[in-house]
Amino acid sequence: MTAAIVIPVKPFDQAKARLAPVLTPEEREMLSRAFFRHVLTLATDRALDADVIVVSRCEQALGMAREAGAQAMVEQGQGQNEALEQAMELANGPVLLLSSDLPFLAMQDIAVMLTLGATTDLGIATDRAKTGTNALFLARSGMIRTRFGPDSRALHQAEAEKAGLRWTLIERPGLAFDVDRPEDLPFLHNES
Ligand SMILES: Nc1nc2c(ncn2[C@@H]2O[C@H](COP(=O)(O)OP(=O)(O)OP(=O)(O)O)[C@@H](O)[C@H]2O)c(=O)[nH]1
Ligand SMILES: O=C(O)[C@H](O)COP(=O)(O)O
Repeated sequence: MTAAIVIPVKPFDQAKARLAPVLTPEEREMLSRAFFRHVLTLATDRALDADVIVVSRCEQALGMAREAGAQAMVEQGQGQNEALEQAMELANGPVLLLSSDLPFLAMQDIAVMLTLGATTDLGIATDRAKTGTNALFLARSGMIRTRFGPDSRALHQAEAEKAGLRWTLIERPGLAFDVDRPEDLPFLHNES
């Protein structure tokens, strides 16, 4: 069954709030847009053969999604988890929930996540601190409640265990490196 990739996108002019001490609003907006463009380009590559759903209340992000051939879903609720729940209602097979702020994400990272269904129910791709979740694979859409936010890696594991599901922790640099705090920015500079 064709997998769905869901990308939640916070409005570009509100995202990356934690970088406010070091970047101007214009810089944060540009960065968020560039990160999303990168993730969207990879996710919509025909080689992956996935249905891509972008869920956002940001008109610009939804327009970019449509242009790339993805489905643009207008977010009704508030926040990342509600947006993901809304989008998952459209899918009934395997689904990959993918953050939009992964500058080093590669095709292979997405491909690996999409094959997890052969061996596990839930694939939790954690961040560098190993406390967060930057991508979450579910063998069946909606099989757990998503718990994105602080300590989401442990919370996703707990949700899987509560439901008697198998889970696998994924640690890959392209999926682990998100940009949240000012101390993340030098890495971006060094690698680009
Ligand atoms: N649709 C939607 N996506 C969100 C929302 N909040 C966060 N996201 C997305 O969820 C993923 C992880 O978000 P965060 O790491 O919290 O990033 P952020 O919100 O840009 O950063 P901060 O503003 O500093 O918290 C990214 O893809 C965001 O675009 C939201 O309210 N709605
Ligand atoms: O790790 C997570 O669950 C998401 O990236 C959002 O969490 P954060 O807002 O703490 O980065």
